[in-house]
Formats: sequence, structure tokens, C-alpha cells
Amino acid sequence: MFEDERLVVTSMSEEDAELEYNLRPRTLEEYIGQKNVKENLRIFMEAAKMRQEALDHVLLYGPPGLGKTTLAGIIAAEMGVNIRITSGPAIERAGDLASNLTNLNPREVLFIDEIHRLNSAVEEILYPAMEDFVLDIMLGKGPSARSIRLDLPRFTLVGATTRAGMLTGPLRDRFGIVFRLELYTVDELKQIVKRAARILDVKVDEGGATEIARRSRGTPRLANRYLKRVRDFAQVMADGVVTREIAAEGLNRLGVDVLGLDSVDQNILRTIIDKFGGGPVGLDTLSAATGEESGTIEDVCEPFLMQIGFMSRTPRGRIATRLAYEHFGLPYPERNDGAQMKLV
Ligand SMILES: Nc1ncnc2c1ncn2[C@@H]1O[C@H](COP(=O)(O)OP(=O)(O)OP(=O)(O)O)[C@@H](O)[C@H]1O
Repeated sequence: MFEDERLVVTSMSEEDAELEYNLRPRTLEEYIGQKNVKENLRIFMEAAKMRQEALDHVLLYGPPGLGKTTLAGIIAAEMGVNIRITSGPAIERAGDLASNLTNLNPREVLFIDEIHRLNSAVEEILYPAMEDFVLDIMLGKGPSARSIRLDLPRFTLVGATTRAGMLTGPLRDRFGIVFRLELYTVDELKQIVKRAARILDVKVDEGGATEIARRSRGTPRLANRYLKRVRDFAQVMADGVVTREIAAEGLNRLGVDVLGLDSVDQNILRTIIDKFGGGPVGLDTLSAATGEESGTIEDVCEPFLMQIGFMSRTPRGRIATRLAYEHFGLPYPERNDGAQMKLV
């Protein structure tokens, strides 16, 4: 397994960041999948444009790599305005946010990635900015302190998070538009692979595109990166065309199995099965036993493992399902059925 293979989670190399930038769809038309989100967004944007207003604030949530940043860029482009990009952890002090906000022009988009990581002092400033388009700033300290109020242009805040549940109630309530991004289907991922192949000038046949799509765990970011890795195998081991065989061989070598499970997913499932008799096991215990961060387990692994029916959540913790046992060729202990009855 390659060192940076946990592509969804780990920080990005410069090359990968550039790839991501180049492959980003720029219009809603080019954005594949997420039909519901696109249809609604199109109407909301059209209406805002007709009223010559800024689009209402938008919250995007879902697992990493599904296209939240891409969608924020598209919103700005379709509204015909600039986007300023920042993130929760980058806004350390209230003053940092104030300078972001006062630099905005009317109707521009401020994109805050990982918005659940804003600290409370910063969040306090954000409430009136989102609701009334004003900035309350405290000048001085102690008895002589006074607050001044600045008017802001009407702007659109686009917030992105992998954890909608970690947003405070007041912040969540201030988003007029809330969209959950879903994992992509194999068909959608196939279109994404073909689109990326066209842009990168990689030859990929139908079987190759399907194989990459099937192993990309519902995530466009992975589909694009797998295509790029597999291209190297095609060049060296064959005539440059990514076929099903080449894609399968390349991805196997990268430690990605037929369903897209990588070593981290496998470790999690095998730990539940081998060390905890199939579960239920609590998140923190699972994190300690696997050495994986609980955030990674919750944000990245679980949505996928639950979608393919390999893991379930019960009130007492996570369990590995019959399908997971079968995938590893292991006999399924029937006593697990009781736990499965109590799914949440
Ligand atoms: N709907 C889509 N159609 C085509 N390509 C997409 C789509 N969504 C995402 N991508 C591709 O996937 C890559 C990752 O998307 P993006 O960076 O927007 O994900 P993200 O959800 O913002 O990730 P993070 O949660 O890490 O911020 C982009 O480079 C883009 O090329």
C-alpha cells in the first residue's frame, strides 16, 4: 500500500491539488450527479438573479471528496460573482473573519470549508453578519470599550462540513438552503472518469472506466486520482489504454479491492470481526483498537461501509454485517442477528 493511498483523508500533494483544480467542473451543467441538489439550486439561483439579490446562505454537507468546494465555485460562477475561499480552522480570531467580510463586494460568495471548526468567538460575529449583514466590532477593553456597527454588502455564505451534527443550532438555522451531498452511483462515477480522461488525454475504454468507478467508493475525488494512477500502469504494462484488466491490476496493486475497500476499511472491519466478535463496538474503542482517528472512521469509512451494507450502527455501537463476513470468506456467527434487529 502506498504511503498516501488514503487519498480521501490525507493532506494533498501539490500535484494532486493541481489535478483537482484542473478537473473541477465550472458550471452546473458540467457537474455530474446530485440531481436533486442541482435542480433545486438552479431554481434558487434563477430566482435570486431575477430579484437581483444575493443567493441565500447555503450549507453543504456530506463525506469528503464529493464536490462541496466544486459546488461553491459553481454557485459563484453561475451567479456571476467572485468567490473567497477560507476554512474554519484558518479563521482564528474575530478580526480574521471581519477582514474577510469587509472585503466582500455585493452578492459575492464567501466559502468556509470545515465550518464546524469555527471557534465560538468567530461564530458570534458571523450570526449578525449572516442575518442582518452587519458587523459588530468591539473597540478597546474594559470600561471604555464600545461597540461599533458596520454595514456589510449582501453576500452569500457557503459553508461546507462533513459533520452537520457538529454545527451549533444557531449557525445551522441561519442557512436558508441546506443540501446533503450523496455518495455517487457507479454510473455517475463512470461519467466522471470519462470526463477526467478527456481532460487529461488518457485513453480509457468502457471496461476500464467501469472498473475504476466500481472501486471509487462513491467519491469523485478518488475516481479522478485512481484514473491518474492507473494511467501509469497502462503506459508501462500495456499500450497506454486503460482497460478493465489494467484498471483491476493497478488498483489491486494500490491495495484497493474489488469493492473499493482499502486497507483502512479492511482494518476496521477485520478488527470488529476478529477482536470484538463482530460487534457491537463503540467508536472510541474501535478507534483505539485500529489506530485510526475516530473522525476518519465516522466521516470517511462509515458512510461507505454502511452504504454497501457491510456495517450497521446499533445503540450499543458498530457491528459487521453478514455481507462483511462473506466478503472476507468468514463464517457468520448467528448470534449477531440479535444485534442486527436493533439497528438505528
Ligand atoms: N459532480 C461532480 N462532477 C464531476 N467532478 C466532480 C464532481 N464532484 C467532485 N468532482 C471532482 O472531485 C474532486 C473533489 O471535489 P471537491 O474538492 O469539490 O470535494 P469536496 O467535497 O469539497 O472535498 P472536501 O470535503 O475535502 O473539501 C474535484 O477535483 C472534482 O474534479
